[in-house]
Amino acid sequence: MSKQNPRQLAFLTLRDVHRGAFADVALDRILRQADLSDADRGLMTELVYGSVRRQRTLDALIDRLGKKPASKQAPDLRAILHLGLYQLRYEERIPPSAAVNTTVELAKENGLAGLSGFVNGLLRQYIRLTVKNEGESEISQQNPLQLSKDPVERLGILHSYPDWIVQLWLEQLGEEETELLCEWMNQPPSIDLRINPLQTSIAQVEAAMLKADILVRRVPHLPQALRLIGSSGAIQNLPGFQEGWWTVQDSSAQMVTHLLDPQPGEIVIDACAAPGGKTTHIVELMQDKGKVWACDRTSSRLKKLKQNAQRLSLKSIEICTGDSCNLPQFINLADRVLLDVPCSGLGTLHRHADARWRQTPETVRQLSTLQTELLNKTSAYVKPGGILVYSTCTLHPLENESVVEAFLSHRPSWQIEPPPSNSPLMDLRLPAGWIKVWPHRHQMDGFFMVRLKRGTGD
Ligand SMILES: C[S@@+](CC[C@H](N)C(=O)[O-])C[C@H]1O[C@@H](n2cnc3c(N)ncnc32)[C@H](O)[C@@H]1O
Repeated sequence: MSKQNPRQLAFLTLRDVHRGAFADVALDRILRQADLSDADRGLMTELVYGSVRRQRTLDALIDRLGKKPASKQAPDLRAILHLGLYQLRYEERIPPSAAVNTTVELAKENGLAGLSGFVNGLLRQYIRLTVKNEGESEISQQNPLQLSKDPVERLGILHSYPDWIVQLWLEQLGEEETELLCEWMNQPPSIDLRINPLQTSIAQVEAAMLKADILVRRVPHLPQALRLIGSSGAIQNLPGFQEGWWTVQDSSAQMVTHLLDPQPGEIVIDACAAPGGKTTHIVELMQDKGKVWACDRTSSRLKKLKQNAQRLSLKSIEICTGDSCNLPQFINLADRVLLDVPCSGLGTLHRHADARWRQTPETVRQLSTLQTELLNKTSAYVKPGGILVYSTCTLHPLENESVVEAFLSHRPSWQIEPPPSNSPLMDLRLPAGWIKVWPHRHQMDGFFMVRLKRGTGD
């Protein structure tokens, strides 16, 4: 088997991931050195991300079909079984016989020739249990899993999530909607563009895309958003990228800046700015008039922000590298502060295959402490009468509602402010005043955002 076999490269990537590498970093590293056709790159990417994402379901199948549970299998064998089972269960384009044969080959090529019979037997047993018999209307995908009635366990195993995430969503949504959300987060992510009105118009971008046979559609309520439909190839090759006509940014992230509603001539501090998706949106809405301080503690990410600002030809950004909790020069300075804090990303699990396995209740608690500190400290940069928008791309109340409620409980001069009066965001506002975007309801990334106003009294 050649080194340029996409399944072999997928196996090597999974091996790195099981040793602790981030899935996207490991995949990128191997893909950069690989000599693969576009189709094989696509297959390899799908096999890696799919196997990582569906890990719990695939392990449950190994538990059921193997003699030893998945956790006791040798790591390389487990990765190979994940690849084989993933293809059988989720890759309808691959004939089952091809999935089995190529997986058996993988075992042989990677020092597991003695176990190739076991691999073959386990995969063929899966096929036997799921095959459609004469007269049956559909393949029973659930049978080999023997699911429990307990909703946490059932949804966690069937859709491959840790129990604590399922529990968290069940508490907020109930079983039916949690299942929809679990399914939604296992779909391939969509790509949205945000048009730069200082360089072009949405109609001009639509026309350029149409000419290049790229399908797009507008996103209701978002004046500068276009969603790409179907495959579009490399983003940098799309019309208007070099010219700075647009930025890739999900629709829900675009909403955050509309909630901030920055005005030309103002001073705005973006306290967690890099890589600048929202900073550049702020500047566009201010027509590049005024000053936007882009603060972040990670200089490599700020480098990307500078590149983005350059490509979009935006001038009114000043970079500030360091801890945003400690910027005394900004006290009482800003008309508006955007605080788009680091978070557990539970609203964007579909974009990061391994995120659901990396986050834990403990990392969430640590993030909540950091978010609370950032909110307490950066609120002092808002001048009396000014606005602060707090946002996250997570769906965990400890990082959202709890942080905001604790802040308001000891800051009597601050209050929640409704979205700007003519804003479409009004429709999404919950009775408590904040906006929570649930992906399965709104077809965009999960987000939390709230607009806070500082009174003039202190
Ligand atoms: C969610 S990301 C920001 C994304 C950005 N707003 C955008 O739309 O492109 C959070 C950022 O907060 C930064 N960060 C975390 N703790 C910080 C701190 N104490 N001071 C400044 N930046 C911090 C991280 O480096 C990271 O870039």
